[in-house]
Amino acid sequence: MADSPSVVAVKPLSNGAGPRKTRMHRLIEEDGIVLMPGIYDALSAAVLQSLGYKAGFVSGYAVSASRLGLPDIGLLTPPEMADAARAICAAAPNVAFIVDAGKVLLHTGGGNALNVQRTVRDIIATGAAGLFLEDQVWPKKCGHMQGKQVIPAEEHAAKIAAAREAIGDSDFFLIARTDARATAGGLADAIARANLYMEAGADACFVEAPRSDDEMREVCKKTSGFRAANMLEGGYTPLHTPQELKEMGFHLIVHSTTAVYASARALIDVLRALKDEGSSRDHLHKLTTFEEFNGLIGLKTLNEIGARFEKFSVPKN
Ligand SMILES: C[C@@](O)(CC(=O)O)C(=O)O
Ligand SMILES: [Mg+2]
Repeated sequence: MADSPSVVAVKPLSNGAGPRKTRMHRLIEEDGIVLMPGIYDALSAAVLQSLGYKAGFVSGYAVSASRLGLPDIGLLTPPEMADAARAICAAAPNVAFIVDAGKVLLHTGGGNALNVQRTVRDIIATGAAGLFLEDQVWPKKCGHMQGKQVIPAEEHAAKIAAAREAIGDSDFFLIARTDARATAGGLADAIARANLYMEAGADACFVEAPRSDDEMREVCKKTSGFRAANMLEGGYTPLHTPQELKEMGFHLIVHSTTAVYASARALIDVLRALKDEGSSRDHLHKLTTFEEFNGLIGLKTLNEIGARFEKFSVPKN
Protein backbone atom coordinates (compact mmCIF):
# COMPACT_ATOMS: atom_id res chain seq x y z
CA MET A 1 0.00 0.00 0.00
CA ALA A 2 1.13 3.53 -0.72
CA ASP A 3 1.59 5.97 2.11
CA SER A 4 1.98 9.14 0.06
CA PRO A 5 -0.32 10.65 -2.59
CA SER A 6 2.68 11.42 -4.77
CA VAL A 7 3.85 7.79 -5.13
CA VAL A 8 3.42 6.69 -8.74
CA ALA A 9 4.41 3.54 -10.54
CA VAL A 10 5.31 3.78 -14.22
CA LYS A 11 5.27 0.33 -15.84
CA PRO A 12 8.51 -0.78 -17.49
CA LEU A 13 8.65 -1.51 -21.23
CA SER A 14 8.42 -5.21 -21.98
CA ASN A 15 11.82 -5.11 -23.71
CA GLY A 16 13.42 -3.85 -20.49
CA ALA A 17 14.29 -0.45 -22.02
CA GLY A 18 13.11 1.65 -19.06
CA PRO A 19 9.71 3.04 -18.07
CA ARG A 20 6.83 3.18 -20.59
CA LYS A 21 5.97 6.77 -21.46
CA THR A 22 2.66 7.02 -23.28
CA ARG A 23 0.84 10.17 -24.46
CA MET A 24 -1.08 10.10 -21.19
CA HIS A 25 2.10 9.80 -19.10
CA ARG A 26 3.49 12.86 -20.88
CA LEU A 27 0.28 14.86 -20.31
CA ILE A 28 0.35 13.99 -16.61
CA GLU A 29 3.99 15.06 -16.47
CA GLU A 30 3.18 18.45 -18.06
CA ASP A 31 0.80 19.80 -15.42
CA GLY A 32 0.51 17.06 -12.82
CA ILE A 33 -3.18 16.66 -13.60
CA VAL A 34 -5.17 16.07 -16.81
CA LEU A 35 -8.72 17.35 -17.28
CA MET A 36 -10.79 15.07 -19.54
CA PRO A 37 -14.34 16.19 -20.37
CA GLY A 38 -16.62 13.32 -21.31
CA ILE A 39 -17.75 13.58 -24.93
CA TYR A 40 -19.92 11.35 -27.03
CA ASP A 41 -19.74 12.02 -30.77
CA ALA A 42 -17.64 13.61 -33.49
CA LEU A 43 -19.17 17.07 -32.99
CA SER A 44 -18.57 17.18 -29.24
CA ALA A 45 -15.02 15.95 -29.92
CA ALA A 46 -14.50 18.74 -32.49
CA VAL A 47 -15.66 21.30 -29.92
CA LEU A 48 -13.20 19.89 -27.39
CA GLN A 49 -10.34 20.13 -29.89
CA SER A 50 -11.30 23.66 -30.97
CA LEU A 51 -11.05 24.79 -27.34
CA GLY A 52 -7.52 23.43 -27.03
CA TYR A 53 -8.16 20.49 -24.72
CA LYS A 54 -5.35 17.98 -24.89
CA ALA A 55 -7.34 15.04 -23.53
CA GLY A 56 -10.92 13.81 -23.41
CA PHE A 57 -12.97 10.87 -22.25
CA VAL A 58 -15.33 8.85 -24.44
CA SER A 59 -18.06 8.42 -21.84
CA GLY A 60 -20.21 5.30 -21.93
CA TYR A 61 -22.92 7.20 -20.09
CA ALA A 62 -22.96 9.96 -22.69
CA VAL A 63 -22.59 7.69 -25.74
CA SER A 64 -25.47 5.52 -24.50
CA ALA A 65 -27.60 8.65 -24.12
CA SER A 66 -26.65 10.28 -27.41
CA ARG A 67 -26.67 7.20 -29.68
CA LEU A 68 -29.52 5.28 -28.11
CA GLY A 69 -31.39 7.79 -25.99
CA LEU A 70 -31.01 5.23 -23.19
CA PRO A 71 -29.54 5.33 -19.67
CA ASP A 72 -26.17 3.93 -18.62
CA ILE A 73 -27.36 0.47 -17.58
CA GLY A 74 -25.40 -1.76 -19.95
CA LEU A 75 -27.52 -1.46 -23.10
CA LEU A 76 -24.90 -0.05 -25.45
CA THR A 77 -23.22 -2.78 -27.52
CA PRO A 78 -19.48 -3.21 -28.11
CA PRO A 79 -19.62 -2.30 -31.84
CA GLU A 80 -21.67 0.82 -31.07
CA MET A 81 -19.09 2.02 -28.55
CA ALA A 82 -16.10 1.16 -30.74
CA ASP A 83 -17.76 2.94 -33.67
CA ALA A 84 -18.31 6.04 -31.54
CA ALA A 85 -14.66 5.96 -30.42
CA ARG A 86 -13.44 5.71 -34.03
CA ALA A 87 -15.51 8.71 -35.17
CA ILE A 88 -14.42 10.73 -32.13
CA CYS A 89 -10.70 10.04 -32.59
CA ALA A 90 -10.96 10.86 -36.31
CA ALA A 91 -12.77 14.16 -35.63
CA ALA A 92 -10.25 15.38 -33.06
CA PRO A 93 -6.83 13.90 -33.89
CA ASN A 94 -5.00 16.36 -31.61
CA VAL A 95 -6.81 15.13 -28.51
CA ALA A 96 -5.76 12.03 -26.54
CA PHE A 97 -8.93 10.09 -25.74
CA ILE A 98 -9.47 7.57 -22.99
CA VAL A 99 -12.32 5.22 -23.92
CA ASP A 100 -14.76 3.89 -21.35
CA ALA A 101 -14.46 0.25 -22.34
CA GLY A 102 -16.79 -1.13 -19.69
CA LYS A 103 -19.38 -1.67 -22.39
CA VAL A 104 -17.13 -2.31 -25.34
CA LEU A 105 -15.90 -5.35 -23.65
CA LEU A 106 -18.73 -7.16 -21.96
CA HIS A 107 -15.88 -8.16 -19.67
CA THR A 108 -17.79 -6.94 -16.66
CA GLY A 109 -18.84 -10.25 -15.17
CA GLY A 110 -18.98 -11.97 -18.56
CA GLY A 111 -16.16 -12.59 -21.02
CA ASN A 112 -12.65 -13.78 -20.33
CA ALA A 113 -9.07 -12.79 -20.99
CA LEU A 114 -9.50 -13.37 -24.71
CA ASN A 115 -12.45 -10.96 -24.84
CA VAL A 116 -10.35 -8.43 -22.95
CA GLN A 117 -7.40 -8.78 -25.29
CA ARG A 118 -9.58 -8.49 -28.39
CA THR A 119 -11.23 -5.36 -27.01
CA VAL A 120 -7.93 -3.77 -26.10
CA ARG A 121 -6.67 -4.31 -29.67
CA ASP A 122 -9.95 -2.97 -31.11
CA ILE A 123 -9.74 0.17 -29.00
CA ILE A 124 -6.07 0.72 -29.83
CA ALA A 125 -7.11 0.54 -33.50
CA THR A 126 -9.62 3.40 -33.02
CA GLY A 127 -6.70 5.75 -32.35
CA ALA A 128 -7.52 6.18 -28.66
CA ALA A 129 -4.85 6.83 -26.05
CA GLY A 130 -6.17 4.43 -23.42
CA LEU A 131 -9.15 2.78 -21.80
CA PHE A 132 -11.01 2.12 -18.57
CA LEU A 133 -11.73 -1.46 -17.50
CA GLU A 134 -14.17 -1.87 -14.64
CA ASP A 135 -15.02 -4.67 -12.25
CA GLN A 136 -18.82 -4.53 -12.19
CA VAL A 137 -21.04 -7.53 -12.74
CA TRP A 138 -22.73 -7.48 -16.14
CA PRO A 139 -25.08 -5.75 -16.92
CA LYS A 140 -23.23 -2.83 -15.40
CA LYS A 141 -24.65 0.49 -14.23
CA CYS A 142 -23.44 4.05 -14.02
CA GLY A 143 -21.16 4.26 -10.98
CA HIS A 144 -23.48 6.76 -9.32
CA MET A 145 -26.60 4.60 -9.54
CA GLN A 146 -27.90 2.18 -6.90
CA GLY A 147 -27.58 -1.62 -6.92
CA LYS A 148 -24.06 -2.20 -8.27
CA GLN A 149 -22.20 -5.48 -7.80
CA VAL A 150 -18.59 -6.43 -8.51
CA ILE A 151 -16.90 -9.60 -9.75
CA PRO A 152 -14.17 -11.25 -7.58
CA ALA A 153 -11.07 -9.06 -7.34
CA GLU A 154 -8.69 -11.79 -8.57
CA GLU A 155 -10.84 -12.32 -11.67
CA HIS A 156 -10.69 -8.65 -12.58
CA ALA A 157 -6.97 -8.48 -11.78
CA ALA A 158 -6.40 -11.34 -14.25
CA LYS A 159 -8.28 -9.32 -16.89
CA ILE A 160 -6.08 -6.31 -16.17
CA ALA A 161 -3.02 -8.54 -16.62
CA ALA A 162 -4.45 -9.82 -19.92
CA ALA A 163 -5.06 -6.23 -21.04
CA ARG A 164 -1.51 -5.28 -20.12
CA GLU A 165 -0.15 -8.13 -22.23
CA ALA A 166 -2.31 -7.08 -25.21
CA ILE A 167 -1.10 -3.48 -24.91
CA GLY A 168 2.55 -4.54 -25.01
CA ASP A 169 4.61 -1.48 -25.89
CA SER A 170 1.76 0.37 -27.64
CA ASP A 171 1.22 4.03 -26.79
CA PHE A 172 -1.80 3.16 -24.70
CA PHE A 173 -2.75 3.81 -21.07
CA LEU A 174 -4.66 1.34 -18.91
CA ILE A 175 -6.94 2.56 -16.13
CA ALA A 176 -8.42 -0.01 -13.76
CA ARG A 177 -11.73 1.01 -12.23
CA THR A 178 -13.38 -0.49 -9.20
CA ASP A 179 -17.00 0.00 -8.18
CA ALA A 180 -16.55 -1.83 -4.85
CA ARG A 181 -17.15 1.31 -2.75
CA ALA A 182 -20.88 0.79 -3.26
CA THR A 183 -20.82 -2.87 -2.16
CA ALA A 184 -20.57 -4.56 1.28
CA GLY A 185 -16.76 -4.30 1.28
CA GLY A 186 -17.00 -0.50 1.10
CA LEU A 187 -14.05 1.83 0.70
CA ALA A 188 -11.49 -0.57 2.24
CA ASP A 189 -12.27 -3.23 -0.37
CA ALA A 190 -12.23 -0.64 -3.15
CA ILE A 191 -8.76 0.52 -2.08
CA ALA A 192 -7.45 -3.07 -1.79
CA ARG A 193 -8.81 -3.81 -5.27
CA ALA A 194 -7.26 -0.67 -6.76
CA ASN A 195 -3.86 -1.73 -5.41
CA LEU A 196 -4.28 -5.29 -6.67
CA TYR A 197 -5.21 -4.02 -10.15
CA MET A 198 -2.11 -1.81 -10.12
CA GLU A 199 -0.02 -4.88 -9.25
CA ALA A 200 -1.66 -6.67 -12.19
CA GLY A 201 -0.38 -4.02 -14.60
CA ALA A 202 -2.71 -0.99 -14.70
CA ASP A 203 -1.14 2.44 -15.30
CA ALA A 204 -3.72 4.14 -13.07
CA CYS A 205 -6.53 3.23 -10.73
CA PHE A 206 -9.99 4.72 -10.46
CA VAL A 207 -11.98 4.17 -7.28
CA GLU A 208 -15.47 5.09 -8.48
CA ALA A 209 -17.83 7.22 -6.42
CA PRO A 210 -16.11 8.07 -3.11
CA ARG A 211 -18.67 9.98 -1.05
CA SER A 212 -16.75 12.76 0.70
CA ASP A 213 -13.50 14.70 0.63
CA ASP A 214 -12.23 12.46 3.44
CA GLU A 215 -12.86 9.37 1.34
CA MET A 216 -11.16 10.96 -1.66
CA ARG A 217 -8.10 11.77 0.47
CA GLU A 218 -8.05 8.23 1.84
CA VAL A 219 -8.08 6.82 -1.68
CA CYS A 220 -5.07 8.98 -2.55
CA LYS A 221 -3.23 8.13 0.66
CA LYS A 222 -3.71 4.39 0.38
CA THR A 223 -3.44 3.61 -3.31
CA SER A 224 -0.32 3.45 -5.41
CA GLY A 225 0.28 4.82 -8.90
CA PHE A 226 -1.66 7.40 -10.85
CA ARG A 227 -5.25 8.02 -9.76
CA ALA A 228 -8.40 9.12 -11.59
CA ALA A 229 -11.41 10.97 -10.19
CA ASN A 230 -14.86 11.36 -11.72
CA MET A 231 -16.65 14.70 -11.30
CA LEU A 232 -20.21 13.66 -12.18
CA GLU A 233 -22.67 16.46 -11.50
CA GLY A 234 -25.41 15.21 -9.19
CA GLY A 235 -23.41 12.08 -8.24
CA TYR A 236 -21.95 10.91 -4.91
CA THR A 237 -18.55 12.56 -5.19
CA PRO A 238 -18.03 16.24 -4.26
CA LEU A 239 -17.05 18.44 -7.22
CA HIS A 240 -13.55 19.95 -7.19
CA THR A 241 -11.22 22.00 -9.37
CA PRO A 242 -8.14 20.45 -10.98
CA GLN A 243 -5.92 22.26 -8.46
CA GLU A 244 -7.91 20.89 -5.52
CA LEU A 245 -7.83 17.37 -6.94
CA LYS A 246 -4.12 17.62 -7.63
CA GLU A 247 -3.50 18.63 -4.04
CA MET A 248 -5.49 15.61 -2.88
CA GLY A 249 -3.28 13.33 -5.01
CA PHE A 250 -5.29 12.71 -8.20
CA HIS A 251 -3.73 12.84 -11.68
CA LEU A 252 -6.65 12.37 -14.09
CA ILE A 253 -10.09 14.00 -13.95
CA VAL A 254 -13.06 12.71 -15.88
CA HIS A 255 -16.02 15.10 -16.26
CA SER A 256 -18.22 12.37 -17.65
CA THR A 257 -21.56 14.17 -17.86
CA THR A 258 -20.80 17.90 -18.17
CA ALA A 259 -21.00 18.07 -21.98
CA VAL A 260 -24.01 15.83 -22.41
CA TYR A 261 -25.94 17.64 -19.66
CA ALA A 262 -25.00 21.01 -21.16
CA SER A 263 -26.19 19.87 -24.60
CA ALA A 264 -29.46 18.56 -23.23
CA ARG A 265 -30.05 21.83 -21.32
CA ALA A 266 -29.33 23.95 -24.40
CA LEU A 267 -31.55 21.81 -26.65
CA ILE A 268 -34.43 21.81 -24.19
CA ASP A 269 -34.32 25.58 -23.74
CA VAL A 270 -33.99 26.60 -27.37
CA LEU A 271 -36.38 24.03 -28.82
CA ARG A 272 -38.97 24.94 -26.20
CA ALA A 273 -38.64 28.59 -27.19
CA LEU A 274 -38.99 27.65 -30.87
CA LYS A 275 -42.12 25.62 -30.10
CA ASP A 276 -43.65 28.42 -28.04
CA GLU A 277 -42.74 31.31 -30.35
CA GLY A 278 -42.63 29.62 -33.76
CA SER A 279 -39.31 31.28 -34.64
CA SER A 280 -35.68 31.25 -33.47
CA ARG A 281 -35.08 34.92 -34.40
CA ASP A 282 -35.08 36.18 -30.80
CA HIS A 283 -32.73 33.44 -29.63
CA LEU A 284 -29.88 33.66 -32.11
CA HIS A 285 -27.47 34.58 -29.28
CA LYS A 286 -27.99 31.06 -27.95
CA LEU A 287 -26.88 29.45 -31.22
CA THR A 288 -23.58 29.24 -33.04
CA THR A 289 -23.55 31.32 -36.20
CA PHE A 290 -23.50 29.70 -39.66
CA GLU A 291 -19.81 30.68 -40.05
CA GLU A 292 -18.78 29.60 -36.57
CA PHE A 293 -20.39 26.20 -36.96
CA ASN A 294 -18.93 25.52 -40.41
CA GLY A 295 -15.52 26.56 -39.08
CA LEU A 296 -15.84 24.18 -36.17
CA ILE A 297 -16.21 21.21 -38.47
CA GLY A 298 -13.47 22.26 -40.86
CA LEU A 299 -15.33 23.56 -43.94
CA LYS A 300 -12.64 26.11 -44.90
CA THR A 301 -9.81 23.58 -44.84
CA LEU A 302 -11.85 21.03 -46.78
CA ASN A 303 -12.80 23.62 -49.43
CA GLU A 304 -9.12 24.53 -49.80
CA ILE A 305 -8.16 20.89 -50.34
CA GLY A 306 -11.02 20.48 -52.81
CA ALA A 307 -9.85 23.56 -54.75
CA ARG A 308 -6.24 22.31 -54.91
CA PHE A 309 -7.34 19.07 -56.52
CA GLU A 310 -10.00 20.43 -58.89
CA LYS A 311 -7.94 19.87 -62.01
CA PHE A 312 -4.63 18.17 -62.66
CA SER A 313 -2.25 19.66 -65.16
CA VAL A 314 1.13 18.19 -66.02
CA PRO A 315 3.87 20.44 -64.58
CA LYS A 316 5.86 22.27 -67.29
CA ASN A 317 9.63 22.11 -67.03
C1 LIG B 1 -17.53 7.45 -15.95
C2 LIG B 1 -18.79 6.79 -16.43
O1 LIG B 1 -18.55 5.39 -16.46
C3 LIG B 1 -19.99 7.17 -15.61
C4 LIG B 1 -20.01 6.48 -14.30
O2 LIG B 1 -20.26 5.27 -14.25
O3 LIG B 1 -19.82 7.15 -13.27
C5 LIG B 1 -19.15 7.23 -17.87
O4 LIG B 1 -19.67 6.38 -18.59
O5 LIG B 1 -18.98 8.40 -18.20
MG1 LIG C 1 -19.21 4.36 -18.05
